[in-house]
Amino acid sequence: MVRFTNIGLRYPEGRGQWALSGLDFLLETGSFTWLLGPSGAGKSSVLGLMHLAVRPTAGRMEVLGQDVARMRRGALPGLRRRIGVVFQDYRLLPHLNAYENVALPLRIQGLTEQRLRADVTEMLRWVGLLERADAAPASLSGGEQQRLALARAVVARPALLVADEPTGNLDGAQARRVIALLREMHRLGTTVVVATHSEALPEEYPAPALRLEAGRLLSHG
Ligand SMILES: Nc1ncnc2c1ncn2[C@@H]1O[C@H](COP(=O)(O)OP(=O)(O)OP(=O)(O)O)[C@@H](O)[C@H]1O
Repeated sequence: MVRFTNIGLRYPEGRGQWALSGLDFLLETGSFTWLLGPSGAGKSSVLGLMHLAVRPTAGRMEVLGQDVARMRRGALPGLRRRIGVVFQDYRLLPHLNAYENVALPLRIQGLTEQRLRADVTEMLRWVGLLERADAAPASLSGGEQQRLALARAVVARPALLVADEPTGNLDGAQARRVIALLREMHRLGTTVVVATHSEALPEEYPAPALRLEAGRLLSHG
């Protein structure tokens, strides 16, 4: 569950401008939600708040049932580990191969090679990249890198998955493949939020949508 109550966000370097203001919404556990709006509307900012990269300037935010402002700072990493993120620019580690990129979140959790191998292999197979396990990210196509980023985001079985323009640089077939994977995560019970400026995707895959404009919520439904 994700609940925003009168959330406002002003970036320190934002010259006093509110990037987001007065946001109120509730996303139920296990829901799939589109986050829509033109460039600069605030989609990445909303996702940044949800995955705890940014703290709200105003309002109250609950993520996975936890009131983030009231949490001890020491408890934040534990909550963060339950959130998977697919970044707009993938953020794959260039010096690690595909397998190691996916293994990383599990290594950080202290899992041994023996314990993580089955999960990493399953994830690479799920996104259709098992044959490319040894490949460097730079040698993969845009669609393959996007799917690798998705495998890394979900390998630790997050309760919440947020994806920022996950089809932004992909052609129609690749985009549909990525959306099918995101929808499968939803079907398996994960709460999924997908930001896009595309109007076509939500038409093709109808689901509730948060519609933003200039940092404000236009509609939710
Ligand atoms: N780190 C930052 N510092 C200052 N201002 C920022 C920062 N990040 C975003 N902004 C501002 O916040 C507003 C919302 O930006 P945001 O990136 O969230 O929009 P977006 O809808 O995700 O856009 P896009 O589709 O282009 O990624 C914009 O006015 C932007 O300039």
